[in-house]
Amino acid sequence: MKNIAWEIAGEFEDIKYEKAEGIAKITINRPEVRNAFRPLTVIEMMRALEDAREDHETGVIILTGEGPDAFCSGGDQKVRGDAGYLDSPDAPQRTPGGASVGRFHVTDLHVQIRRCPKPVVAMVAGYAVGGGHVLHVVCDLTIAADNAKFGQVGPRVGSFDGGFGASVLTQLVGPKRAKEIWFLCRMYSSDEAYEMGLVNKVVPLAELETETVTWCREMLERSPFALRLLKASFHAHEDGFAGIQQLAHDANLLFYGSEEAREGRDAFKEKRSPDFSQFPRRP
Ligand SMILES: CC(C)(COP(=O)(O)OP(=O)(O)OC[C@H]1O[C@@H](n2cnc3c(N)ncnc32)[C@H](O)[C@@H]1OP(=O)(O)O)[C@@H](O)C(=O)NCCC(=O)NCCSC(=O)c1cc(O)c2ccccc2c1O
Repeated sequence: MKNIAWEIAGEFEDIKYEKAEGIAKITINRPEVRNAFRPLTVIEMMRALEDAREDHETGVIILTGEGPDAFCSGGDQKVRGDAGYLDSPDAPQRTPGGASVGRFHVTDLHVQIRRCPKPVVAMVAGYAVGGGHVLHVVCDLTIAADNAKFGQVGPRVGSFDGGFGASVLTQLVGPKRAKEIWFLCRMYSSDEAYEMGLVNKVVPLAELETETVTWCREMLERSPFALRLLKASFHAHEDGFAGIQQLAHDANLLFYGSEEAREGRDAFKEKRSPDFSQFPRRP
């Protein structure tokens, strides 16, 4: 298997952002706190994800954490305020966008991952706990190292995620298991996570990136628009009106390329009545 040569794709403080071969890799780079995210971390992840979405060369995105010990340990408890997360107690004005006023920046990141028309793959080594567990849950696929540990800790540390952290988790493992994960706050091994349908594949830690890149390369060989429509289709029901809207607008994107839609546009521009009689009324 050919090694991948990552190139730096942007300068950030809390994350590393790299690209190679049509794959973008976003790495939470705070191993000293088990890759917990603070507001700045999430803001940077959103910027990188937006770049990867807009980049025509990029077809798949990997989300991961630096080092072997953690994918992500969730919200940074050391900057947790009484109404969400702040930037840091000693530098409250630092992040543009008002992180001096606590809120849950990660809410928007979850939606962005779900909305992203390109597959997002979680590459998990070590702990994926709390909001870090929810992060891998909202990704489309998860490749786990054999040292990975999965779990929710909310009811142990005074938090809970009743958003995608509950609904999408339930879709993955079923309601009884999802409630067990949340109510008991146990940790699960990568093999247990695989058995539950939480992850797609478990590999030895040393093979984690190679395996993940293999999956990404395989997806890059597939039709990008088919992948886009599939992702939107999977989410259409789960995400309600917003999910249907995305799928419907993707249908419109295809319709715009048809002779029938072009006739409407051209007739308007040429100040004539459109002639739709030339198009079949499909049974
Ligand atoms: C992750 C652990 C199980 C790892 O245990 P381990 O024994 O390997 O390591 P240490 O415990 O010694 O940790 C090393 C070092 O890292 C610091 N650290 C670890 N996790 C965090 C964290 N989340 N925030 C801040 N710092 C962290 C730890 O303090 C050590 O540093 P020292 O300097 O003190 O030595 C274990 O660490 C663990 O259980 N961590 C806490 C996990 C946690 O509580 N996560 C937050 C849950 S709540 C959450 O994530 C959340 C976020 C949101 O934005 C939400 C938004 C909307 C709804 C819900 C949300 C939500 O629930």
